[in-house]
Amino acid sequence: MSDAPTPSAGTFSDILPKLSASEVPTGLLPVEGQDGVWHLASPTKEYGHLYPATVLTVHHWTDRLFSFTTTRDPGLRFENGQFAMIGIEVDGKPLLRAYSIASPNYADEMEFLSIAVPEGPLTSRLRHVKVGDTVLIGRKPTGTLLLDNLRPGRNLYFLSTGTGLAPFMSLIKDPDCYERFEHVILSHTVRISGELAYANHIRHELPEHEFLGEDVSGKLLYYPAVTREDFAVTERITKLIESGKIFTDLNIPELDPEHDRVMICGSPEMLADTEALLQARGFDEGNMSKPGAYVVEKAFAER
Ligand SMILES: Cc1cc2nc3c(=O)[nH]c(=O)nc-3n(C[C@H](O)[C@H](O)[C@H](O)COP(=O)(O)OP(=O)(O)OC[C@H]3O[C@@H](n4cnc5c(N)ncnc54)[C@H](O)[C@@H]3O)c2cc1C
Repeated sequence: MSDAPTPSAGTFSDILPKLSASEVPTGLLPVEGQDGVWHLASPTKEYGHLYPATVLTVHHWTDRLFSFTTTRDPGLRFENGQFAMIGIEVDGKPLLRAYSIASPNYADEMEFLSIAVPEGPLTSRLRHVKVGDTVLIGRKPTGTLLLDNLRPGRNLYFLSTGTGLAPFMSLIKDPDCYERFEHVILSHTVRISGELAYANHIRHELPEHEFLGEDVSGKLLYYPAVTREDFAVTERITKLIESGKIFTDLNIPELDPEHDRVMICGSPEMLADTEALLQARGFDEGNMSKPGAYVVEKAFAER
């Protein structure tokens, strides 16, 4: 705090524009005083590998699941499907976790979909995030869920559970998906229907999108499943593939390593089961040096 620039005060809307102004040193955080007045405080040092982003919107899907958008540093580059380290400053140090970027790489804003773990060091705090708060975002996104890590093919499957949907929210807005594949199948499995984040957006808004609408309407097949409530589909993805139900429901051919490509992002258990199923069917894993028939990313790690 000692080498902090002198805080300036005002209403939040006075201060917000200054955050992106070049004369404001990086690391300034908007902090609301007890009097309801916002201050540009600087509790942070400068973290060269992180930029302070201002939260623009917050949406709570359930008490355990929320999403938020933030400002984007103009210098931040990433590929659709990648994750970044994000977090907040706690006791003068950044507390960071890996987060998939849910927005596409051409968007002006960043979007994240987050779990709220009651005792989780980051998310027990982050779940209270409000418009105008600051989160720290890593400048070097990375990850394996890249279109270039897959060989060309016929149908592209995005298989997700829980917050594993996030990287695919970015990818289903990538026009390259629709250029490279005949169909893009987005499977999202959750425990309760309230956790089907973005369902309405995928079903009703994306098909009307000015630029993506035609591709989405013609090629994107959304396949939600809910395991702990009554729902049209209630089984896990491995069962749905083994029984063939997903293919019958969507009227598409069975998974075939010759033709189809798969990206998986989910719980450690879902990843293990799905990878085993794919490997048994002859799918090979792709990576940066050698594209394959499938790629995998953890939605979270067990600690
Ligand atoms: C490559 C990668 C990408 C990730 N992307 C996201 C993302 O987009 N959104 C997101 O919310 N999290 C994501 N995570 C998990 C994230 O890094 C944190 O674990 C999560 O934010 C919880 O942080 P925490 O400090 O509160 O608790 P942690 O101490 O990190 O986790 C505590 C426990 O909570 C459970 N848990 C953690 N994350 C999740 C989750 N997402 N879903 C269900 N259970 C979970 C696990 O059992 C874990 O052991 C990702 C992790 C990895 C490795």
